[in-house]
Amino acid sequence: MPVKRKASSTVKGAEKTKKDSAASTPGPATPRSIGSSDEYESSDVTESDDEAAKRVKTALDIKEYKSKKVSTAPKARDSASHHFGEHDFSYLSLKPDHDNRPLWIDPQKGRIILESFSPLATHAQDFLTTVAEPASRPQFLHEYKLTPHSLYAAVSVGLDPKDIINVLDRLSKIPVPENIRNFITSCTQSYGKVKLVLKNTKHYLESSDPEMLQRLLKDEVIGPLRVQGTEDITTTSAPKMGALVIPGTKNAAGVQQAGAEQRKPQEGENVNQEDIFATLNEEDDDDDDADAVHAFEIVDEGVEHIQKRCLELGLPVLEEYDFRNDDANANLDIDLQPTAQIRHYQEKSLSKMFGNGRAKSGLIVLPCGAGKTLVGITAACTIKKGVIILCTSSMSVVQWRQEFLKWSNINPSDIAVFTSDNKEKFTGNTGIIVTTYNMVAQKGKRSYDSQKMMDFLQGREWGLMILDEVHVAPAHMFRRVVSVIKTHSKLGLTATLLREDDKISDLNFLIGPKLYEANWMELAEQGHIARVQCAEVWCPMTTEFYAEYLRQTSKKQALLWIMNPRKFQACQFLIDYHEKRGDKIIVFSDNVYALQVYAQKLKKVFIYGETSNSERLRILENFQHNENINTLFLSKIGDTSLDLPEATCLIQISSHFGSRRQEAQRLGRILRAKRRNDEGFNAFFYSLVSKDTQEMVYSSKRQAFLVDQGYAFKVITHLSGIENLPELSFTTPSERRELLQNVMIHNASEDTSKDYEDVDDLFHRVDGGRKKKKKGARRTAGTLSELAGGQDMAYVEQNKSRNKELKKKKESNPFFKKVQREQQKRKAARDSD
Ligand SMILES: Nc1ncnc2c1ncn2[C@@H]1O[C@H](COP(=O)(O)OP(=O)(O)OP(=O)(O)O)[C@@H](O)[C@H]1O
Repeated sequence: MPVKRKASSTVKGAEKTKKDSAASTPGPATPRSIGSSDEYESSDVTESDDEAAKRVKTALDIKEYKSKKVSTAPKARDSASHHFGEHDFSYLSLKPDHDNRPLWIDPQKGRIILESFSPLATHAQDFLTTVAEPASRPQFLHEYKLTPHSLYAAVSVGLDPKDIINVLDRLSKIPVPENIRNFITSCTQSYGKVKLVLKNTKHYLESSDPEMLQRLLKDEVIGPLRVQGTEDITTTSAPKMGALVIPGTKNAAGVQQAGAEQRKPQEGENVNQEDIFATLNEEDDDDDDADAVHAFEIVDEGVEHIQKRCLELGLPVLEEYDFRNDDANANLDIDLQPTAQIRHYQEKSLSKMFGNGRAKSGLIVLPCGAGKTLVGITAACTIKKGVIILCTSSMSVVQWRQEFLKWSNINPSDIAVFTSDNKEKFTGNTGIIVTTYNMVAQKGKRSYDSQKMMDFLQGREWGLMILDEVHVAPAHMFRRVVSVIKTHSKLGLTATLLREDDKISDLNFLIGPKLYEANWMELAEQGHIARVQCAEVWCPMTTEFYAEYLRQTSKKQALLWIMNPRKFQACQFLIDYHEKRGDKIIVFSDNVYALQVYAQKLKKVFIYGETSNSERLRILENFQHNENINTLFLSKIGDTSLDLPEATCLIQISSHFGSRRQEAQRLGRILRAKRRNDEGFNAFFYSLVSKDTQEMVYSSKRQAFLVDQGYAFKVITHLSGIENLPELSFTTPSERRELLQNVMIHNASEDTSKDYEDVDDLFHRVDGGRKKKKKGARRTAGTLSELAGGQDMAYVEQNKSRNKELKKKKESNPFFKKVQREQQKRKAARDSD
């Protein structure tokens, strides 16, 4: 069968492309990810001379650009130049009115620096987030990078290279360097030229350039995948832009294309600023009368092969869904509630998705708590076809369903969930299914019900697939999910487009380009998320702990820096200080042993993987409503999916090495703070770090992402007043020695294997809720007498767990009786749905 044979001949090339793109770093040095000369050389496909010449030219342009990186900088011009080395740009000639222009462009690396205090900054920022990758956005200067992927995304929302260069030129203090112009043109000339469109359940390759399609038809891989017996190329008129109104907004999508929105000049703005965007507006107007588009039909099974082949040819295919003309799939009766009003940044992100009246696949990046769920719901209400939503946990599945019921008028019977406990289908012709990545991606034998449900999911076409927390699931899982479910459009949602394994660029290939990324600081200023004060508290190691730290292998050192008595004291002091201020505090510890020791000694409640579901709920309810329970210790199961708007302060005592994503996710737990709009309100985020240990290195790595979002971490070297705290723990040498002994015993025991959990979130236990069998015997390496100061072992403090106390109290507390009654009522109402 031709499809199979061609597929095998192309896989090699495609994987190489993928690998290249994954390995690439932003900047002009990465154009290989989209089709470099190396790829062409390795390609085993024959091509016409024309094609070869064109592609080689593109590759040359990019190479030329790369080589110019060095040659553009002339020799140093003044006595200070040598300080800046290659970064001395004093030779660039400034435009006479450069003061009014907010951008600096680095001619070597494609970096763009924005003066965020310029009156034009807002517009410039809109434009830059569309064409470039935000790299760092602190208070005054923002840094962006022009990359092949960012330019790909720009084309996907309707900009062409001419637009991009013109606007850059108007905003830049220097004329746009020639090699940057070439780079933009080289990278974008073939993007967006070919689109993959599903119309009436048929796949088409579409282009406004008929010659391009003719060339593709001659390609040995793509040609045979055209549906036989259909017209070679059909011609229709292009869709009109801006005709679609997104629910919950007054604006037609497409009107607010990047940087193209018109507005009144603000006080203090230069009148010239008006025409800075004139070019884009003119271009957009032109687009309204766009020419005809040409298309040919391709076989369904050929879609992935064609996408791969086009990538190899340097023609990334944009995926678009003409949902308004899809008569083959039943319409879903869904709209936003009349009271729902989406926020400006949510609207902006959606206008990027629906820019030309069709649904484009891609990624939307919004900070934690900024309302990604509502963005997904609004997208579903715009498309009004069957929707499948993939979440990371079964609790998120429940939350998504509830949010749909809250924000839209969907009939409860039209939205079903598919989890290990629930295998429902919707009753009508079409509807919404909410499920998890695991449920869909799972390989191997399934239960009868689960297989039936999978057949149902695979046997129909979906209008939209929403991929929640898109950065979390491994790439192979996405690939599987995306390949087994037939969907017309894909929307990936995330707060942190970050992976420590650098696999993030796979998402560009598997889902689509980044359509929008919000600015955290801007959202905080506007009160959509809380303003947060971040601090790193340096805790000196005590002499005994440091001596032991230096003796241990790196594997065993971690527990020593976590259990450092000075860190414990800092934690105790901060809890006391913030509880008195009326804050609700979450203390995070990845290490479960430390979590329990800290919580028990401080008589606070805690939740970790082994805590039963009923106990978790009881503790969370207390934390929310009980004024005596103001501090909650959480293991990493609380990193994501935790919606506790009461929490206003976060203390981190142990974390996952240098994970930037975890740091950002944890910060996200307090960004939704209920009190965020109170005057002068600030949430607090403390990271406690043991001084002069490896933890300091990890800590600065962890902060990198948040620093790039504009958060400033203050370093606190001394907590003033800590010595006067009544009942401060570990003030005597014997107490500290005893703690050290316990830590050493634990470090030497087998129990350390359980210190770090394999649990994904607060409401999802990997063991399915079953208690693990306790091991019969516990072996320790060495005897007690071998440990210095063994005499202190006589005293072992047995703190009564606060969790148990709560359990007892709960039965008699009228508040919790009420909560319980309400829960029962809600459950009964849900069941009757
Ligand atoms: N337009 C809006 N109007 C009013 N409330 C909103 C709006 N958008 C979002 N919210 C509210 O903001 C809160 C956070 O939303 P949501 O849970 O979707 O955030 P998120 O971005 O998914 O966060 P996380 O990444 O932490 O899961 C919710 O309580 C939601 O109801």
